[in-house]
Amino acid sequence: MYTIKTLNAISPVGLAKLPATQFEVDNDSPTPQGILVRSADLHEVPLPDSLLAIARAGAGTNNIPIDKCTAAGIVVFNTPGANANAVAELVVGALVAGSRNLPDAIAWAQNLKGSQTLAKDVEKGKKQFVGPELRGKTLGVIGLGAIGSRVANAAVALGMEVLGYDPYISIDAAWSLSRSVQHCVSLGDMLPRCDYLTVHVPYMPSTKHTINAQTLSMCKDGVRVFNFARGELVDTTAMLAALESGKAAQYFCDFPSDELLGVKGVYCTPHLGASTPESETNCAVMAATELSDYLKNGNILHSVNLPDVQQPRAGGRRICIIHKNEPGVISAITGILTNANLNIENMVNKGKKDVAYTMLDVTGTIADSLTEQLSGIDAVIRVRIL
Ligand SMILES: NC(=O)c1ccc[n+]([C@@H]2O[C@H](COP(=O)([O-])OP(=O)(O)OC[C@H]3O[C@@H](n4cnc5c(N)ncnc54)[C@H](O)[C@@H]3O)[C@@H](O)[C@H]2O)c1
Ligand SMILES: O=C(O)CC[C@@H](O)C(=O)O
Repeated sequence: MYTIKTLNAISPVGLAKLPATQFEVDNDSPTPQGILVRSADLHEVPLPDSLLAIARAGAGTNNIPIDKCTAAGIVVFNTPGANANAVAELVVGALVAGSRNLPDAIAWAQNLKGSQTLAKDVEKGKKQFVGPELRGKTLGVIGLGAIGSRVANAAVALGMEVLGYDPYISIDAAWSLSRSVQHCVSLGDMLPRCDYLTVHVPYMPSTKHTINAQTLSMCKDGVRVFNFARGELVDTTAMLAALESGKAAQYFCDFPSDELLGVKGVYCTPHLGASTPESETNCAVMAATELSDYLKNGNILHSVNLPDVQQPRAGGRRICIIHKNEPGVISAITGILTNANLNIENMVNKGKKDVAYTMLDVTGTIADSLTEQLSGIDAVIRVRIL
């Protein structure tokens, strides 16, 4: 029986992937083997020795201390693409809403309640909300992954000229991108041409303040900026100065902060990007499936800190070893298994940066001391025998 703790609301459709015969969902457990999380910040949360895996029902993993997890042999999963459609639709909605001044127009119309001259007020007042059509305008998309590529393709379909910047684009994303999206090799190549700019990169030290005073100064006057990725990707101080000077006309952001709220031209939504029933279900199902397959079978799919390794069970017992990615570990492992008179039916080893994963299906009698012997190899971080 595996104990799973959920932080944040996880869709019941996902939790149903963890049957009660094998999994117990106990949010008060001090010793869970698995955690299912959305946006809760785990950086300051103690990680118990019992913890084997954390599955993030979502894309961004900046709320999880990845290096600390790797050092402790905790596999961190995410759910790539599972909420991309939800975010992309919201960005398209925001492009239209921003351009046509919908938030201000709606708020203004609400205030007409009770007016005896409502129809006249509407016709007289509407001119203050005139805003441009998207068709024929230029959109810059920074980050062409699951979300950015969908936004770019949708904008092409709306008749926009679309510029894309992503030096690390995956082959899948590149294949899925409309041929009309123009490739920019630098932000300098893109920013001076954009009427609208949207950012879809993960937040990490290298992407902090991707939009800053310098990048904003390269933009067209009156640029409209959209950030449905992470608040930290935009330097708020620089953004507010750009709005004040007229360099930027609008800032749509899914990450409200005290400095942003109430400022003219700023429109904050409450981290709503992935908040659709479809996306919440997709993410929860994917996260629970990843967690279940790792806990039960040692298979790893969609991990952000360990290599993806999957094998059908080949009979006998399965030994799963997380270890440092350095020479001599495999021979040390196989040496111990040979001395233990175990036959290796199947074996796979993959490395990812400094860490590696070795999974072996063995037949023969496993002594109680085997875990301890394997754990005694200097480079070994965690051993599980399933
Ligand atoms: N608002 C929300 O609710 C919500 C929901 C989902 C995701 N997000 C955020 O959106 C981000 C992107 O999600 P995704 O599913 O598209 O992820 P993804 O991994 O599919 O795409 C990210 C893309 O960014 C690119 N990239 C990385 N560094 C870059 C850089 N310096 N310059 C340009 N491109 C760079 C990558 O090559 C990749 O193509 C997530 O990391 C998360 O922070 C927010
Ligand atoms: O769980 C959510 O609602 C938001 C998830 C989103 O920020 C993500 O990075 O996938």
